[in-house]
Amino acid sequence: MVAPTPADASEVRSSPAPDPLAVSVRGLRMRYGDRDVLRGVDLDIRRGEVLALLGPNGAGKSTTIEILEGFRRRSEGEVRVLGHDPQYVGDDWRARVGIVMQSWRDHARWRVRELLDHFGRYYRNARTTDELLTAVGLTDQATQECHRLSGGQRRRLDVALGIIGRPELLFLDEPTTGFDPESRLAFHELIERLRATDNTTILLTTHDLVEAERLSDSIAVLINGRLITCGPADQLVREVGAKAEVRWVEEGAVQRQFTSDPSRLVWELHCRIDGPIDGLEIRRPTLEDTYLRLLRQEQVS
Ligand SMILES: Nc1ncnc2c1ncn2[C@@H]1O[C@H](COP(=O)(O)OP(=O)(O)OP(=O)(O)O)[C@@H](O)[C@H]1O
Repeated sequence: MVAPTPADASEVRSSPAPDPLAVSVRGLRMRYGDRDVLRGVDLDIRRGEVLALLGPNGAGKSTTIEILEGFRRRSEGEVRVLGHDPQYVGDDWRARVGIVMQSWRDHARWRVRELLDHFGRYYRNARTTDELLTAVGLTDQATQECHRLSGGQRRRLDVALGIIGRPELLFLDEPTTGFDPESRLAFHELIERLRATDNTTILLTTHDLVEAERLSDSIAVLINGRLITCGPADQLVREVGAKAEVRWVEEGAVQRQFTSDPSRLVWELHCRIDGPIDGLEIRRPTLEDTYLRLLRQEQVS
């Protein structure tokens, strides 16, 4: 190892610290005609973080992602993705970003292996086709024409195309739509590997709340073009305060009560029954309960 010269040392000292944020969004607005679809979204995603963007149909998730990908011009706001404004980026930036869009790119007559070989040539440090086929479980379909793949297999091919260039930042817009449970599990393991081995930052949208909870560090909820909340799933569950369900059997019948303080209810039951509580079950609120409660609150307000 060569010791740095004083000049090298000063360079090391003066080089700026890497930006800890992969994505930074402030005051993002999008208007289609006279309709406001995004109404002032602020969002940060740290490098190496997996963030799940949740929201009902039409909330503006794909619009947000397409703006971050540089495919859509925003109406207002500041957006930085990997240190750049995605409206003004070139091929070098594009090579650092992986994209799995909602709609499938049609390469119907291409064979799976040919397609992956072809796109791999665009990247300096592409994954090999065999590595990709194994990663997404399409080895047996390698010589098949794309139009003969099932819906779930096509989606897996999309994922393979998204990670082909070892992206620093990966956008996944409803990646597991149409996956069977086994492929879904394999996909989850793939995302966990990408994150553990490559420190890939991932922004994904999904309507599957179990998937969101399993894969992400943070959950952001977009409703009517506004980001209602953002944070780790357990924090959201605590903050939103959906109620726990307590069940027990009393006088031969199943009883059920929703409460924000289940331990107090159990204590009261214990005092009243004065003995063991038959069939006692406590179901803590899930991310789904929390999300549905947020949706209802927003519809009422
Ligand atoms: N090009 C467009 N022109 C006009 N309106 C659009 C356009 N693209 C999207 N929209 C509208 O913007 C709103 C947000 O759409 P978007 O696709 O971002 O929602 P989403 O949250 O991704 O929904 P989903 O969960 O159904 O995919 C919808 O009402 C949609 O109809």
